[in-house]
Amino acid sequence: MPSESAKKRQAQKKERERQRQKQTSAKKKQKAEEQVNGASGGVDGNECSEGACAAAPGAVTPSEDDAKVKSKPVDKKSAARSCTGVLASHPLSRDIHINRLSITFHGVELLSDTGLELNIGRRYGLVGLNGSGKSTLLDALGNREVPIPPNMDIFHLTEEVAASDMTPLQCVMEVDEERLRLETEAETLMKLSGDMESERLQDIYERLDELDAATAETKAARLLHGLGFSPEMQQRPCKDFSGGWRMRVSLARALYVKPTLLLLDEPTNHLDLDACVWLEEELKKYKRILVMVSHSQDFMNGVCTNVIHLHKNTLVYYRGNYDAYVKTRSELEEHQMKRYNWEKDQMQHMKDYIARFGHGSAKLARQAQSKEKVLAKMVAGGLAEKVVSDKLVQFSFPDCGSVPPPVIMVQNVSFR
Ligand SMILES: Nc1ncnc2c1ncn2[C@@H]1O[C@H](COP(=O)(O)OP(=O)(O)OP(=O)(O)O)[C@@H](O)[C@H]1O
Repeated sequence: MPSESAKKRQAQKKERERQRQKQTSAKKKQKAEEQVNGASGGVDGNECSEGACAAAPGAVTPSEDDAKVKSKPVDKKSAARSCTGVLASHPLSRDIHINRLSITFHGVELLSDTGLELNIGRRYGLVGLNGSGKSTLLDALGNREVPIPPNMDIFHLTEEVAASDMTPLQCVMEVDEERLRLETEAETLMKLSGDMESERLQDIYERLDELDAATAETKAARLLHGLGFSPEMQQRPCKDFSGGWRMRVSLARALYVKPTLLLLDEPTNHLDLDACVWLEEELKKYKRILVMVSHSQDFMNGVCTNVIHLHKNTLVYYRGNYDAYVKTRSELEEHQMKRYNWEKDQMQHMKDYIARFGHGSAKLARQAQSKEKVLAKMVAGGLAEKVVSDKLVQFSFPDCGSVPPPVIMVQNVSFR
């Protein structure tokens, strides 16, 4: 039996949901009226750059989402990609499980009939050889080219915010869009499941509380400060900043939005050491799903709870951070190599025996036949593959000698 306080809490939640639904309908009505009157300007030049917006698509009802996908211009990269897979997790779950995932890019198969498993609360480091397809996988996820439920919100950090007149603070605080999206999603979930207690609904309510306008500015300013923006810089127009700094604004937006699935490709690329340290601490606390590619092993060690290794067109999962992955992988490979050598010796031994005694006396021939059966069984049961070390490329740079000063001289140069 639920306690009195639990009943009270539930009643409060229901009331809150009713209020929200009312507000959402009112907002939608207003928006529709504005569109009829031609008052809605749509996306102007001051909005976030296209990549980031497209990568954080509104997680709305399936039909609205479909419409968005259809109206989204197909970029060259996604046109060159082909993805197939089957959603195995429940559409309302906060985990993503996709079976038989295959991705082809420019006719080359990067993933072949593999499984993608992303669970809520985990922070995955995606590793693999250069060119194995890590960025392509993130792009495919960010573009929803794989069957991710439409109610799952995704932010894929792809581009810096536009060089507009908006300040970094304003860019980060564009929260109304998210609030409206979450309210619509809550409404959809209620219609689909009718379960007020569903995990996703609770998550949405928490997020809506977090988006409280009274504290929005403080939160946005905290994120920007962590990424190196002084209070004065936070008030300057974005067009005054270089691409690298505008990328930091994009990163702050991603952290502000806190999507269910956050995709980051080399997030430390534009950061100095202080900002890297701050970001590591921030991502360590990320409670939803993070999938990140990073060349920095230290950073991955600090942030990741799991590692996904893109290896031979499949995704292999490891628990723990980067160091744990290296250790476990090396132990597994050592074991695999031992098994490979043992099987190779056994098979050679049996083959020799069969060749030598297969046509001998009846007794020896019978033994040879029995060895043949064992051999066939071993092959049918699957043999251990030989471990092949990752391809390493080594560069050597010849000594160029010393260059007499001045190496470089810059005079009367300004930077905007
Ligand atoms: N424009 C293109 N035309 C043909 N093949 C391409 C093109 N762009 C990328 N590729 C190939 O697609 C594959 C996957 O590239 P992707 O960038 O996803 O790999 P990655 O694992 O992220 O690599 P890195 O670690 O170097 O960033 C690579 O083998 C690459 O050579």
